[in-house]
Amino acid sequence: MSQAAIIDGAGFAAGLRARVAEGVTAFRERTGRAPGLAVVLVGEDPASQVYVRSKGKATAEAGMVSIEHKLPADTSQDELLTLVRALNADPAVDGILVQLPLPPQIDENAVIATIDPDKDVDGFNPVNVGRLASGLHGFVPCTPLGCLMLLKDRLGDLSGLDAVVVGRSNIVGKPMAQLLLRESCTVTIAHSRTRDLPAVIGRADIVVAAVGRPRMIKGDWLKPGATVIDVGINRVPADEPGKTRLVGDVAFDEALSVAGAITPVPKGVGPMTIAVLLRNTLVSACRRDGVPISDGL
Ligand SMILES: Nc1nc(=O)c2c([nH]1)NC[C@@H]1CN(c3ccc(C(=O)N[C@@H](CCC(=O)O)C(=O)O)cc3)C=[N+]21
Repeated sequence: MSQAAIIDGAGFAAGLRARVAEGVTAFRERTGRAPGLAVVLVGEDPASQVYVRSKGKATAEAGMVSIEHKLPADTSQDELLTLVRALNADPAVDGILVQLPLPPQIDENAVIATIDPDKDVDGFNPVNVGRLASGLHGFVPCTPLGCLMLLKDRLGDLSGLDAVVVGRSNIVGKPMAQLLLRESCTVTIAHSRTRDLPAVIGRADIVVAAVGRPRMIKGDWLKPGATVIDVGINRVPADEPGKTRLVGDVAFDEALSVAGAITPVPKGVGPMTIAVLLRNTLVSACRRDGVPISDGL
């Protein structure tokens, strides 16, 4: 029986981070300053704290300045908007990331809309959403851009391939579909109301799974040889009582004997998200200071 190649997202991310670090060195020599990333965390959600800590560490390792703002869970929308406006105006800040989700008293859309589109390294501001849809330069959300990098590394030219994106979120599904369309794929967005999901997935050369349901996509739904990108990060009970582990949206063990290649969870898409965030921050700093952006980013 054939065995899928396992796509080394963590390894690719390490390479991208090394290229970003080189780009940061060149940027510092040219401008005398380091790119700055501001990360705003509201509240004490333990998972969010883990992500923010790993982002801060990765930012420093790339030679950039990490500016962390931790606000209490009862922060008002006005207070958060005031901070975002101050970061917009701060010349040392090239990228702004407000960790999502936000507490219920805060309107996420209002916060995202307030971030300067030219510092919006998450690519969530509607101006950047529109730029992506219109084929203009802007910031592309980190997770889908990371998925696209892995796909192009694996497959080269994606033109004409059938791609199915499972999930229609603003953060992953919709921008992923735009990126695949930009690469001239034939794109289908499937979601919870899709009829006969196995049949839709069975036509796809590329499957991007971003539904947030553990092991929902079964191995025998896949077209033999398909390339599978699993964006899901789901915590489930482990075999050992009382312990948990991370699994994706795809039944990985089943998919191994059908797919041509598949990303694992963990060490697949997740590390790419952080590496692309650093990449977007360097790109932002270069654009703001009129420094050319090097190849390989
Ligand atoms: N404004 C905003 N932008 C984000 O980009 C954003 C956010 N809010 N809120 C939370 C999510 C989540 N996220 C992850 C990044 C890296 C891993 C990652 O590296 N995961 C490791 C495993 C980590 C573990 O073991 O828990 C992996 O997949 O190998 C996961 C999740 C970014 N997010």
